[in-house]
Amino acid sequence: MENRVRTSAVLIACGSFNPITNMHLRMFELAKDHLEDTGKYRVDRGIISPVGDGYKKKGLIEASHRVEMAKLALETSDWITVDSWESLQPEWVETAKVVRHHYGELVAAEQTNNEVEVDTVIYGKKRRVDDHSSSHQKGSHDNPRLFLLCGADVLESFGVPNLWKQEDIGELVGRYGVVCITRNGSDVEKFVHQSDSLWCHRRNIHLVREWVTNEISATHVRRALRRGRSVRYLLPDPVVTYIEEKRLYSVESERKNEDVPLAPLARYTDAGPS
Ligand SMILES: Nc1ncnc2c1ncn2[C@@H]1O[C@H](COP(=O)(O)OP(=O)(O)OP(=O)(O)O)[C@@H](O)[C@H]1O
Ligand SMILES: NC(=O)c1ccc[n+]([C@@H]2O[C@H](COP(=O)(O)O)[C@@H](O)[C@H]2O)c1
Ligand SMILES: [Zn+2]
Repeated sequence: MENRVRTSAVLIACGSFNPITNMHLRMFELAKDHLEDTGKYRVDRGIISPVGDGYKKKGLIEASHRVEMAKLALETSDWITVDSWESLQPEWVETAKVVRHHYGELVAAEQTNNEVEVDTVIYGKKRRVDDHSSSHQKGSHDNPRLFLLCGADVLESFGVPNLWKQEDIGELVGRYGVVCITRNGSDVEKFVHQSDSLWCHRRNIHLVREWVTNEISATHVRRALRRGRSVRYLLPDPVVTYIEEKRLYSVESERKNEDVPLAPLARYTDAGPS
């Protein structure tokens, strides 16, 4: 009964995932609990979208490895998947475009499911209609929602000059919505309060507090690996094994893109927003 009034929601996290850590996976669980606690949403899916090599972040190893590690990390999840579309694009893609792409796919899939359902009803065919994908059975014909899932650092990076286009920020927080995982001591509330453009979309920005403060970062993991230190229990075991087998993180890999500007900064500083 409760599900009848709930809107289907999907979470998408964009980032380097260099490599994926347990904290990235925790973010999804925290966000799902939070959205479902509002009583408005049922979170059906989570998507991890590793950034392409064109992002040019220092120490960013090949996307194929980052995607593979994310797949291994998600073997034990029944609702989060990795999507390689963004990572396969020849150039770095703005996050707003990535979210737009996935929203298009989501709506198209929903329409297909509705058509199958109508066929089933009209022609009485014995087709199996999945309860999770049929909006009729959910009792709601609302469009599904797609939320950008991120950590406080990404939300605060909206304020860095030449990193984000204002219209992209407006689209992400206004049209889609953001779920942001905050940490003890992080000042995201203040950041939202002090920004007129974020404040007016505050109802679309869900701030979720992680009470069990967890400072795992991929930077820390790469540093430990370069120094031959253990990273076990910071990352899922199959990811640790993959890194060891492929000898992925080294002093040399950390030098990648050392003298190259980050793609968004290069794009918006040199040529201006396109
Ligand atoms: N400990 C954490 N708490 C909250 N959010 C996090 C944490 N670690 C990563 N995130 C979020 O996960 C997403 C992907 O981040 P990213 O791939 O940059 O990982 P990272 O651990 O921050 O890596 P790096 O240290 O290389 O920047 C971002 O939205 C980031 O804010
Ligand atoms: N203008 C933009 O759309 C913009 C700017 C900076 C970072 N990003 C994205 O945010 C994420 C940040 O990842 P990192 O924290 O690993 O740098 C990446 O997915 C990146 O593509 C988007
Ligand atoms: Zn980061």
